[in-house]
Amino acid sequence: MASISEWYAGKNVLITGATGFMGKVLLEKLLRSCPDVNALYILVRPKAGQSMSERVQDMMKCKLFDRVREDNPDFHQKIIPISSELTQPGLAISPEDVQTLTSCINIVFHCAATIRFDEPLKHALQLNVIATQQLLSLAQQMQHLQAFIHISTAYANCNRRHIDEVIYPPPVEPKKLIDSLEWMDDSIIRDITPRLIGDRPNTYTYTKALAECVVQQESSKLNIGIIRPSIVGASWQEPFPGWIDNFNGPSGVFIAAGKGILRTMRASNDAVADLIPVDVVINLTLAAGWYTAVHRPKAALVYNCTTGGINPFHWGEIEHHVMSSFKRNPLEQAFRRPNANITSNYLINQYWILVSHKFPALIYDLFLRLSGQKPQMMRIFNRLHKAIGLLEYFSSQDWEWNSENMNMLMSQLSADDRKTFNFDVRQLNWPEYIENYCIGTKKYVLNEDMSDIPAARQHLRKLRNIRYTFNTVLLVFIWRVFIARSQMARNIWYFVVSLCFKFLSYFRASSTLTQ
Ligand SMILES: CCCCCCCCCCCCCCCCCCCC(=O)SCCNC(=O)CCNC(=O)[C@H](O)C(C)(C)COP(=O)(O)OP(=O)(O)OC[C@H]1O[C@@H](n2cnc3c(N)ncnc32)[C@H](O)[C@@H]1OP(=O)(O)O
Ligand SMILES: NC(=O)C1=CN([C@@H]2O[C@H](COP(=O)(O)OP(=O)(O)OC[C@H]3O[C@@H](n4cnc5c(N)ncnc54)[C@H](OP(=O)(O)O)[C@@H]3O)[C@@H](O)[C@H]2O)C=CC1
Repeated sequence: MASISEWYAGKNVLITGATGFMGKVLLEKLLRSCPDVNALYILVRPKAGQSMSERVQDMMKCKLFDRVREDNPDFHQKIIPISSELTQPGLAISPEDVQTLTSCINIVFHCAATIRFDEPLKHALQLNVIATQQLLSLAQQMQHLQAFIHISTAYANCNRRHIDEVIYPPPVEPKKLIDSLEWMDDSIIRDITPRLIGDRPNTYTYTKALAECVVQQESSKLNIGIIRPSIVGASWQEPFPGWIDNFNGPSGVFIAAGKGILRTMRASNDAVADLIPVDVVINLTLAAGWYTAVHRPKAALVYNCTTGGINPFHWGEIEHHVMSSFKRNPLEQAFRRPNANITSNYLINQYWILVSHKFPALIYDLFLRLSGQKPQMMRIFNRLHKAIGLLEYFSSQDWEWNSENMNMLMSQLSADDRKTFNFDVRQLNWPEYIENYCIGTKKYVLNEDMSDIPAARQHLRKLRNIRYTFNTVLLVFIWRVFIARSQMARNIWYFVVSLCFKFLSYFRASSTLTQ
């Protein structure tokens, strides 16, 4: 049987969401490990004042593509951008482009989605469900289509504790919801959203569950595979360790902790942190594409792409490794020395928010005001609290995913394919991965130079000295205001000091006796 890269040779691939985090890694891996692929058609929209072509040009300059560029400087010739806005009727693809796609595409990877947790329901439905439906209709017109791979999320069914590799009944029939939301105005939709999403935490997981149902409805007409990654993190090995380009999920938390801004967060120390490296997800996705096309399973196969059941690691361990990594490789211009703790206790967390977030923010803003600058720290903390508030649902509990199809797929791969498209997370060394992840956030998200680390360390030493000075001043102030002015406070103070002396002399005496 042909190897995976031999199967992709000569194929025309369609990718949605290719400008996103996972789409880019998919594009890169296809170009690097399947160099004989014929063409990669990518659906792209103009954005932020940039045309479609400008965006694609920019993307190809990204460091992620360095290895591909080395192997084949003309790799861009294989990438064919197609203008498309997924929220528009017909995905806003021109009739000529529809003609091209329907006549040549062999495999579709549908990665595009809105992954925001606070997305208004109508928009999340439009992009995650209706666009998926429209893409499936387009796929049905493709004359040479061999597989359709849909990227879902392991949390689509996070209202369950144990999640099998099956498509669960949807919370509501997608068509009924689409029809009802069409005539409702935004304020009514906002009011009924909590009732609709029920025991799911946000519109993202809700609409991703509906999308799976929409995909299943087409599964008798197409060869379909559904990939359900858990929390996708920086790359493990490919194209190089630690590649990451966004603040989503844990990355923003790591950065905020590394900058010394985030000091406390609600998370359970013992809960499994189901992170999965992006290159693992992409290797599995490409292998699933090959398997779906070659073996044509009767029903859509779902692949839970998770680590918890195979090589578990916990939030408490993540906290420890993130903190020690940022102490070794500090971020530039940290607000305070990195020292974040997680707790599952609501009240303890609120106490630390007050003492370690709001109080320093107030003082810093006061300092900014006094020096004629605009206060900003309180605003930053308010945004941070909103963001981590949305993540706490996922860091405070754990889930069990069955990953039999991932194991089955691995068993179908040749020894060479298992190396080239490695998704065996048993080999993942977590401390090393977390170290590379933290360095990756520094280098690729914050664009900081590793050669500035000595200066960053010096800055942390300066912060430590400021803290010692501040604590001393605070102590003297408390002494002056409370102790020196009130007889009762003085008495209590002398009582505490004499008690300490008594204890000290007792221990000194008992240690002399035992010698
Ligand atoms: C204590 C330290 C030790 C650590 C141990 C404990 C760690 C616990 C971590 C727990 C993580 C759990 C993660 C679970 C996620 C599982 C969910 C399932 C996985 C998926 O299927 S999808 C991927 C997950 N999706 C997300 O993460 C999206 C979440 N983000 C949002 O919904 C919105 O961005 C948010 C947070 C509501 C903010 O919206 P808004 O205020 O409108 O801001 P923007 O998004 O427009 O961003 C503006 C600007 O800020 C940057 N940004 C965004 N988030 C952060 C951040 N957290 N920190 C810093 N900066 C951030 C963003 O890039 C924008 O920058 P620009 O330069 O582009 O303007
Ligand atoms: N990141 C994670 O932790 C996880 C992600 N997933 C799933 O993986 C997939 C990819 O996620 P990820 O790469 O992280 O997400 P990103 O937000 O990085 O990328 C989303 C992609 O979708 C495109 N897109 C969004 N809206 C539109 C639109 N209206 N028209 C055209 N394109 C649009 C974006 O294009 P543009 O650049 O123009 O905005 C971008 O290319 C998603 O399906 C997500 O649900 C699953 C589990 C975890």
